[in-house]
Amino acid sequence: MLQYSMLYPKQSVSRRTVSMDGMWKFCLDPEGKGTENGWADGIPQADLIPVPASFQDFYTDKDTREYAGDLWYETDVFVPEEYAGKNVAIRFGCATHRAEVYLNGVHVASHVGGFLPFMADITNVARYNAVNKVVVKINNELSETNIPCGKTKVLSNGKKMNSPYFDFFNYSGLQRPVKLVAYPKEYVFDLTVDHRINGRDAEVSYSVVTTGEHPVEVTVYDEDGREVAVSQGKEGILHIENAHLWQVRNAYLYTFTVRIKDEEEVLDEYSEEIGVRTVEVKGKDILINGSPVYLKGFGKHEDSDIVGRGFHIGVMKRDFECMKWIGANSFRTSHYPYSDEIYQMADREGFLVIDEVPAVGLFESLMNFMEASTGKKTAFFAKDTIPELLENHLRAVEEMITRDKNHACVIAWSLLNEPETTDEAAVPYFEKVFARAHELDVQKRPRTFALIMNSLPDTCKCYHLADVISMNRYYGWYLMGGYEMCDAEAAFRAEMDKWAGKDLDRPFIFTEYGADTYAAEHKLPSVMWSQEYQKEYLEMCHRVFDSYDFIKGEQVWNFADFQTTEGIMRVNGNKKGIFTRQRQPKDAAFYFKERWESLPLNHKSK
Ligand SMILES: O=C(O)[C@H]1O[C@@H](Oc2ccc([N+](=O)[O-])cc2)[C@H](O)[C@@H](O)[C@@H]1O
Repeated sequence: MLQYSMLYPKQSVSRRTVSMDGMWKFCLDPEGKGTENGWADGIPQADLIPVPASFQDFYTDKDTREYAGDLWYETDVFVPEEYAGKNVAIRFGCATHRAEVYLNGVHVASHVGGFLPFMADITNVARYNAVNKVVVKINNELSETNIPCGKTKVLSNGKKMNSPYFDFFNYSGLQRPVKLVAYPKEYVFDLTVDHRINGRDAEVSYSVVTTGEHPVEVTVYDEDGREVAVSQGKEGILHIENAHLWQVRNAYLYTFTVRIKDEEEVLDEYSEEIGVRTVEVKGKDILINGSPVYLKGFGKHEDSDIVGRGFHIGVMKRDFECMKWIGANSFRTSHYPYSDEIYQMADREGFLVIDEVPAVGLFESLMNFMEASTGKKTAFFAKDTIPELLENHLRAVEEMITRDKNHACVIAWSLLNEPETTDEAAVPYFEKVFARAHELDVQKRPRTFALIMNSLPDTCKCYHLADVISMNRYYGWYLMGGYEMCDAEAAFRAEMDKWAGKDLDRPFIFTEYGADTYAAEHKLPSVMWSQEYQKEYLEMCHRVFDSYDFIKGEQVWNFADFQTTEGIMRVNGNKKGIFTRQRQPKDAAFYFKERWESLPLNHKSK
């Protein structure tokens, strides 16, 4: 079990949260000498920088933007007198990729992994009714022992440089909201729910973890605030009569309130909005509440102008409005778990989410992963970095599932993106990761991973572990693009015929397919990079998808153009967006709107 509660910070009769977002002091530490120079007590020569945000895109010099190493943040936080006697902590939405946290110079937390929240307990270190100094040391270097994978080079001028085994820019820093939280000594540490539909009724089995022995009561309220179920005890079943189920793009959220009680006194109260629904894979279908669904949507990124990977509430809203307009019903959180608030919104809007752990770049590749399509083998899973990588990977799986397990929107776990699967050494690694996810999730959601181009029916050693087979395919873009598209289609069909021949009795979805285009580029007849070519490419892919009954979803790469590492494979960013980085439609957006609005939810199932 994790050392800290992963429940999203909420206010209640017994809990307080205060936003610490704003301008923080900030400085780089290229010599890596901050710790020995006593920066834990306070950082020198600091600039001011917004939190939450990636630090990179504010500055106009390249050394800062490309910086690899330690970076330091500092702020003051006032801890009120009324918090004395409670538990007090600072909750970081994330710190990319690893962090050490100090309060008044005292070390209070360490965390590895850049895309999941953690708490620094400051109860015994905080000065009450006083201002406290918070210092965070972050390191953003990539390695093969942590996810996402890459390496850190040293240039001839002595400067370090990140070299990712993936294309998205290595944005980093305090990229998500930071909160001061206070909650009782005896508190609700965790809540887990699992749903069963019984005719018109629902049975929700729950379990609550608290830090004490007082009795627990769980009450369910409907959207009008009416009490519809109540149960006593840390474990039990809540019976909801005539349950209003959470449906795709038609959400309904009950409020589950957990109270720890001492007679009539409430010691702690925690509420969460939860949709009641089931998810399972049966034969070749993905079923929500027992009915088959066809996924229409995107692979996304947390990425926008100025704030980089920083959480921005306005960008989130715009993204959901664009996804609704175009007729999408799903997305994958490629290539890392997103900010908590995005899952809350997906719950509210009825979107289906494939939740992905940051296990990307598990394939050694140079030059912006150019070798990915060549069939080159790097024996990645035979390296001596693997034990430590696996440990970090498993912990990220645990943090992700613990954080996201109650979200109705989350219908599957994606446990890796485009790993090297052609080597037997991958198999035991995969087995451990897949087993862990199964053990942690009481809802037993389907598990998947995204298969890279060279993970083929006769070369991939790991697909048998996936409950849903997720394919990233670029026939007609990375392979046989342009006038060769007819051969690309034939090759694509030949691969799909081989999968069909395996008779796996499992759903397949496309988690990536796409072609780069510039929003203003038109050409008749088409050429690669023009809007016309993007559309022809997409039409070809859809012809293929529509020919196979076991293909149960299409998530195009990518929702929007996004920033990448520079290189000859990218023209200042990945331009496969259906929307621009500013979230305006390219021509293909109108094509998708037409297609997706006409495909029924149970497309290809009865
Ligand atoms: O390239 C893309 O646009 C996207 O594709 C995927 O990576 C690939 C890299 C090389 C090849 N290939 O050479 O065939 C195929 C795929 C990644 O999952 C994704 O993060 C990236 O943005």
